[in-house]
Amino acid sequence: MSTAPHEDTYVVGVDYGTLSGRALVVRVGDGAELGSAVTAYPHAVLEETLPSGRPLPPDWALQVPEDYRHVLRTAVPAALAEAGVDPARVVGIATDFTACTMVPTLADGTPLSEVPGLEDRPHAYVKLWKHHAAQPQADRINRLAEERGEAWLPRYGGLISSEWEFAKGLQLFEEDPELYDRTEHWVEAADWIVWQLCGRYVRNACTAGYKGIYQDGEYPSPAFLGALAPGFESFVTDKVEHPIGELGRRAGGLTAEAAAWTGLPEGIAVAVGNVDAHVTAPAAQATEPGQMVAIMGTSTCHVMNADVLREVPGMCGVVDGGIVAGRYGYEAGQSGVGDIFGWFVETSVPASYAERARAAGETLHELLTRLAAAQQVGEHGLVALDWHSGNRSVLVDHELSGLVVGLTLGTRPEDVYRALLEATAFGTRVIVETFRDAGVPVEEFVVAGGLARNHLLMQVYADVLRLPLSVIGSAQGPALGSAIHAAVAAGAYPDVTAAAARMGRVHRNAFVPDEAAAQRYDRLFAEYVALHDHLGRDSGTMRRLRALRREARTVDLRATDQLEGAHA
Ligand SMILES: Nc1ncnc2c1ncn2[C@@H]1O[C@H](COP(=O)(O)OP(=O)(O)O)[C@@H](O)[C@H]1O
Ligand SMILES: O=C(CO)[C@@H](O)[C@@H](O)COP(=O)(O)O
Repeated sequence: MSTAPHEDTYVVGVDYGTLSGRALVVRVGDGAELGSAVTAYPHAVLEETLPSGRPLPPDWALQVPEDYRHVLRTAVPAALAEAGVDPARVVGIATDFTACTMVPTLADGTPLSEVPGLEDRPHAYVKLWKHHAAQPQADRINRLAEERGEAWLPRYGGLISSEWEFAKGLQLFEEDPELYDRTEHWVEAADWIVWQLCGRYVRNACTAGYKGIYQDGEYPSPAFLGALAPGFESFVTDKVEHPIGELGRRAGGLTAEAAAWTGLPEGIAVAVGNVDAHVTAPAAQATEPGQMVAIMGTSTCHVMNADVLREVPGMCGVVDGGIVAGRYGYEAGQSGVGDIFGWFVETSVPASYAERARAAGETLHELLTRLAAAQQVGEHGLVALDWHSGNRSVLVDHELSGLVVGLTLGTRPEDVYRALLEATAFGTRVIVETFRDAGVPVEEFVVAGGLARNHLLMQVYADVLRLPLSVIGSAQGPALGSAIHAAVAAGAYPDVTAAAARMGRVHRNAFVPDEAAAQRYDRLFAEYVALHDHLGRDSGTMRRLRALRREARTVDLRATDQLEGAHA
């Protein structure tokens, strides 16, 4: 008897998140998830010090590239073992990564932090997406681009983020010129890991477009870069420019070394790199215009396809083929979402709550959510701003910070927790309305990511947005999205959309808006918008506070021996 196509062939998707990497073994024929494993990065995120103990300035967030290889050596074999499939039946592997996460490398891909003698140099390390110390550079890029009327600026909603490739690159150039000179490639981690797997450096179309200011086949000109900083004019030609690979294409074959790390067969397809957010849209079968996918975890990314090219103020970007080939892919985002809830739980909840949660067998998030869910809309008397990690869309300003208004001596932790959940929904509504007003309407809101498990949060979003909420049918959306790309790269499907139709899944209309709650939220949202515009656009208070903090915590970034020399 003949078997259905791909019944006994498999692919591996690996999702590189902020704190861990997750490998998933998936059946090519129907997307069944057969085994998975997660490896936490041993160094997590370096925010206070380097591994040597050397202190870092405020707003830095670095990573250690060896942690990414460690995921290949541990999570992939563990996922294969759990799946119980014969590794010889695996035909491809694909990865997705946080972005914009940047690795400075030598010509052969060796990260500078692995070059002997550079271990103690902060700028030698990977700059994680949430490294927010390049805001002064981003401000200058934005001012100059506007003055010169650079054609690419509207494709980024009028503002380039401090998180993206050029702001981070300029920071490296200005703060550690010696390391800038030694950097031969300024590589997205999404592409670096593919380079580790197949031995070839291919720059993926997604990060090049959204994070690398690559539009219509061109980067910002040498004249622009030179006007930004003398000496920076050759940044693109020297360090950034590289052949681009379309999403879902094969970047190369798995090397013998990577085959030994992972336990997978040498030579299988390795897909072009991709971003954790964008790769998730096909996994949720949401690649049609009007379907906005929100990948809600530590942060939220919003991605949506459209057939029209529009300028959406404050979006992260619009890229032709940025999500799937043949459509304009739009991206917006909120830099802090689950991170804000996590911060609150870790820093602002009394021990008595931790005891209650323990007694009830709940996490603190679950306890606070249960208590908050018992309230009427508006009962806590609070409204908050969700900018604890800055504002990515639509203000594009990482000097902004969080705020809770309405606190009294009667305010309880569950009240503030609920206000923070709501604030992130209001932040999303600002994004959705900005898209609508720019001629790119959102008709369905599709949630993927870890926060979908919080049903109060999901209902708040449905009510605040007045939109039906669909939820991806996989707990590992990005890894499934990568598996879909692996299947396409291996030739099992003609394109990503065809693979998604067989391998993706979604629960449509899992949460629907409640009109009475929506009306109450309209009133709270009006207060949110008033604060948003005053503190985000008009008042300089938050920026001045940030400047004071920087002044008080200045750290010298030069090499320790130079510092010692200077102090001697
Ligand atoms: N029940 C919950 N409700 C709301 N937030 C939660 C809950 N449990 C964990 N979190 C937050 O969710 C975030 C983790 O989301 P997740 O999607 O698992 O991670 P990542 O974004 O790294 O992939 C953390 O920031 C954590 O504070
Ligand atoms: O910015 C992007 C994608 O463009 C994300 O990689 C970044 O926000 C990190 O996402 P996570 O919160 O780790 O899922």
